[in-house]
Amino acid sequence: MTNISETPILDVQGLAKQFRLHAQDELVPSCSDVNMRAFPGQLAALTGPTGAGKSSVLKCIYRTYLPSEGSIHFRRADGEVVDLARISEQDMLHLRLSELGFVTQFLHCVPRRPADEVVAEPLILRGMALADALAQARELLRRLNVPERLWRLPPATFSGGEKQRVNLARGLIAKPRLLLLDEPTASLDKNTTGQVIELLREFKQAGVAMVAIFHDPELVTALADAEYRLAPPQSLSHSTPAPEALQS
Ligand SMILES: Nc1ncnc2c1ncn2[C@@H]1O[C@H](COP(=O)(O)OP(=O)(O)OP(=O)(O)O)[C@@H](O)[C@H]1O
Repeated sequence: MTNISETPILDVQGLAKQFRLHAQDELVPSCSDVNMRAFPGQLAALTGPTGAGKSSVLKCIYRTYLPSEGSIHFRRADGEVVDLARISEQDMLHLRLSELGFVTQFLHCVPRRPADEVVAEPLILRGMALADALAQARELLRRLNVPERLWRLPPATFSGGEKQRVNLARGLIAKPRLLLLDEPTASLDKNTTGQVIELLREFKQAGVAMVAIFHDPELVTALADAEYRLAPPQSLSHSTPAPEALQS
């Protein structure tokens, strides 16, 4: 019998992303030759120096960036394996709604919507009744130490740490099968960071697979089951051959 934890939910092979800077006629690499896997109930940490391409890897998995090379095999809930580097935009949007989550450092949301509705939205989009979704959102906001007086206010004027907690709650509420975390505790105090660690441990127990970038090495020690250290990508030569190269 196959042990479920030995079957990866995510298998990234030879992933690379380059950006073409048209003004300079140059290719800028943002990550190269990345190989990593993520398993249900485990957290894989992406580490490495600044500019090594950690955020770019998460953005490629979530298809905010379209990868230039490599494959990103994802095992869906129905057991089928799809390549996130190649599936259609529509299939990707569907997966984002149902199976993938991405918590970044920044909260992007519709203005003038109260915090509890911002958090509840992923559940509402999945068809949950508004009252039930709001109840779960408020429970999560309480756990993440967001003061009750803020729940019915739009987060636009919240402090950085308050916005971060609303953002985390929104990313965590739907318990995606694969959760991507880009420095989710960057502007949180020690107490709230402790709550986040506890929540992420619960997620692991519930079988959620995670790929995370943490600012703080203590979080890697506390939560990671595997660490993938990225080296900065090698810069690429000009996309247009130099005249002397053309002559030879
Ligand atoms: N949209 C983009 N256009 C051009 N270059 C980009 C883009 N996104 C990332 N890069 C470049 O790719 C490289 C890797 O960036 P990335 O943010 O992925 O690194 P990182 O390891 O997450 O860095 P940090 O730890 O500082 O957040 C950087 O040199 C960056 O300038």
